[in-house]
Amino acid sequence: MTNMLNVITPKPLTKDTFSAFGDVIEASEQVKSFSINDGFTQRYHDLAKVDVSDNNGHPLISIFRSTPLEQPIAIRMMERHPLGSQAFIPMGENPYLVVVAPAGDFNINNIEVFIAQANQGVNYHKGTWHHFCLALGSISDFLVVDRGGDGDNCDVLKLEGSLVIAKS
Ligand SMILES: NC(=O)N[C@@H](O)C(=O)O
Ligand code: NI
Repeated sequence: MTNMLNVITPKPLTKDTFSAFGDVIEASEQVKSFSINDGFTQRYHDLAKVDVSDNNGHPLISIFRSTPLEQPIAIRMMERHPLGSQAFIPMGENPYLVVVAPAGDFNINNIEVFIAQANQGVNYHKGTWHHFCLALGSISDFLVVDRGGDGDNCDVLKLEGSLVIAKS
C-alpha cells in the first residue's frame, strides 16, 4: 500500500483555537493586564497553568537552542509529558511551528499544526501530545518551563511520517 502523503497547512495560533491543548503566552488585548511599577510596566498576569507538582515534581527553567528542520517537515514523532506541563517562550524574532494532539489515546487524525509568532509562547498542558520544538528560519532560542523530578515524564511515539507540514 503506498503511503499517501497528507499535507497539513499550519493555522495561526490563537488562545481560543489552542485551548484544547494548552495556553498561549502573549501580551494581547484578550488577556487581563494591569499597571505596576509606578505606571512604567504593564503586567500581563497569570497567562499559563504551570503544572509541575505531581510526584514531588519541581519547576525547571531551561533554554532550548533549536535548529530548524529541513522543510517540508514530516511528522515522525509525537511525545507527551504525563507528569507536567511544558512551556516554550521564544527569545528571538522567528516564528515557529506547534504540532499537537489532544491528551489521552493518540490518534494521528487529531493532529493540529499551528504557526506561532515570535511574540507568542505556548504552554502544553500535562499529557498534551506534541512534536518536539520546531524552529523556523534560523537557530532559535526558547525559554522552557517544565517539570523536573522523579518518574518518567516523556512518552514518545514514532510515526511513519506520512503527515507532512506545508512549507512555512
Ligand atoms: N525532550 C525535551 O526536553 N524536549 C521536548 O520535551 C520538547 O517538547 O521539545
Ligand atoms: Ni516536550
